[in-house]
Amino acid sequence: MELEAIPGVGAKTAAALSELDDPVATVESGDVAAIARAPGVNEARAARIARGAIRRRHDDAGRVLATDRAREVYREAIDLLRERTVTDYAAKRLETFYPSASASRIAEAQSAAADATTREPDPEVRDALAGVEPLDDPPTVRVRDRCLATADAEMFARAERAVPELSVETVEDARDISELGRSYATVIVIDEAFAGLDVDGDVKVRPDALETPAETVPERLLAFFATNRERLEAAAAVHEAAAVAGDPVAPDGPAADLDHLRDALARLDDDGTIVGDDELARLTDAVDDLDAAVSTAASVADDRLREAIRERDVTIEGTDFLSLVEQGARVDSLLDRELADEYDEAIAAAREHLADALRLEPEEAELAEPIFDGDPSFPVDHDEAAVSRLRTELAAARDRRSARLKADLASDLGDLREPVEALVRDALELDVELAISRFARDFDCTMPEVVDPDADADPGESIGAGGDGTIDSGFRIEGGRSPLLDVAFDDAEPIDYAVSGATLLSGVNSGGKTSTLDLVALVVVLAQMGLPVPAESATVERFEEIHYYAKSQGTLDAGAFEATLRDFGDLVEGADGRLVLVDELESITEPGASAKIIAGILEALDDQDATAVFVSHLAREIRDAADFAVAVDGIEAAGLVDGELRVNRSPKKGHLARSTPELIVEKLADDRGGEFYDDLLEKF
Ligand SMILES: Nc1ncnc2c1ncn2[C@@H]1O[C@H](COP(=O)(O)OP(=O)(O)OP(=O)(O)O)[C@@H](O)[C@H]1O
Repeated sequence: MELEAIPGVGAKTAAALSELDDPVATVESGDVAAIARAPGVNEARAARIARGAIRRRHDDAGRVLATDRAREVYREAIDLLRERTVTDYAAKRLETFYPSASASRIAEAQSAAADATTREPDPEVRDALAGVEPLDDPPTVRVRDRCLATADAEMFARAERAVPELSVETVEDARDISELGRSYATVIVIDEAFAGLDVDGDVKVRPDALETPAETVPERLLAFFATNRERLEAAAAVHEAAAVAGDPVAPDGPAADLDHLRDALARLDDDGTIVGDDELARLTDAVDDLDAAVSTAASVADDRLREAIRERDVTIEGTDFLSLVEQGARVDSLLDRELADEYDEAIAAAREHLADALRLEPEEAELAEPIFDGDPSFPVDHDEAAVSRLRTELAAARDRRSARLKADLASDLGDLREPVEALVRDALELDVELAISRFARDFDCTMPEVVDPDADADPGESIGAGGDGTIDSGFRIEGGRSPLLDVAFDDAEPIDYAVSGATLLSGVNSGGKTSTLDLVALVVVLAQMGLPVPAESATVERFEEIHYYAKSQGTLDAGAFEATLRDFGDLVEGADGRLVLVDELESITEPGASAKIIAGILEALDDQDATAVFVSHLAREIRDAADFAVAVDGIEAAGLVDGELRVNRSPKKGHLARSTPELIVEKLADDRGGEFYDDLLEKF
């Protein structure tokens, strides 16, 4: 597949994505974190790309959300889900759920969501999730003590790409290689042709070096794990907390052995160096402390000698004395002759101090001996060249040890490299699942049935309309409660509503007509996203498009009115498979004209087998203006109690609800009586 075949992926994004290991598979996997590892692709964009790939896989080019208000309802649904995530990743990843008209996409999302809702949200897991983030690729570490060498131009280019951490050097022959050996501690020759090469120094011929980066540049893996330490520890904690809560993240346990991971991380410092190895620490300290230890060792010897000299009576022969006086001769010869044993002891003490202070091994101590080995002197002298030789030796041992430990740890971590990707991905996906589960629990959701509009072959799949028989289009919601209401969810009254075909929804002021449209839109949008809906049960047609028009703010001028009318003209063209929700369209123009226009639109929609709910206060007028039997539902007030409307929020099928003014006139007629009110009431 061409990356550019994915909706929304242009040449530039395709180029960025092609930097991924397996671009097509990654994009198709829908793994937002993995896609976001492409340069310049953030998680929000990655979510859009993943959504594009999903659309392509399901051959789902349609746009279900056809109006601003429909898109707004989708955003509100996504926000309700996003509020229930812990990680940024999950918040973005939820955007891969979109209302689809594809049966296979809806089924796929429903199956994922159904699994998700079996998750038990657990506070410990929630806390642990706070530290989880997608794994990061650390910047390339430059390693300067090692190089790759090749005589082949093609290999050179490949090596530079595969191992950007190391310099790649061109060589022609063994002499060049040996030359390199002087500038680099280790030279790795990658040409087969040099097999059997014998040059001094740490020179290896490794034709497989580019394929075994863990050995060639263990620093890469170490830097990766060091950079991601906190994320990995957090992911491990999530897996553990979930297991303790009895709801493991993955059925077969964590993708990586957590003890193994922790043990490996404990051996790694934040800068990618090795910690916790006594021998490496000893060698590192020995190199660092060498100068200081030599100087204290010399003081130890000096103290000893000073003590010895102080306690000794020295008899000096006249000739010696004379030569001392005449030539300003040093006392070294005297020291040698008179205090030879004491001097030897002082030197031994110095050597012992040095070996102790630096914790030298016997062979290193032997190497240290020449440091205090010169002609007797006071104060005791040391040999700087011998110090330098010891330093070189200790530093080489330190580097060898560190390289070996790095290679060991890298090979250990190499086994964990892929599993930790899955470990973190599973933890992040758990956050997505938990958000869906919380949403479903917080709003008492059920998984809706989304039926094929052409499913009349299977009567079991048809949507029953309020007990008036069965239909095979529209929607049916039972016990629906909208989380979008301006009242607390606990106070939302459940609504039953089913519509097939084009219907007017009448009702008292503030009866809940707009809220009913919102509920219908939300349920249908969620259902087509493949998610559970806030209702006791719901069955919806798989709509091709959702057109939801919010109440217009006042009368439109001629131009805007014409534009709106044109919109509806387009809307009624091929409206089959559409859900049309319209709130008080009458406010766009004067009531008489509005009633005629709405009647005409309803008629066209009804002819097209669209599903439509038009909220209107002009239901009676529209019905009169229509050339067909318009269905009218009504949100009925049970009456006025203490000046407040008591409303039955579920629309009554086939019922023109009495308006608020009618109710008030009726109340006055009842309360006060009299001709005036009775006549008024007659007029309704
Ligand atoms: N199902 C419900 N449960 C609880 N409260 C509700 C419900 N539906 C509506 N309400 C409350 O009634 C108020 C009015 O609802 P809504 O705006 O939907 O009525 P309306 O019939 O569209 O009003 P109008 O005729 O003025 O346009 C809402 O703000 C909400 O507080």
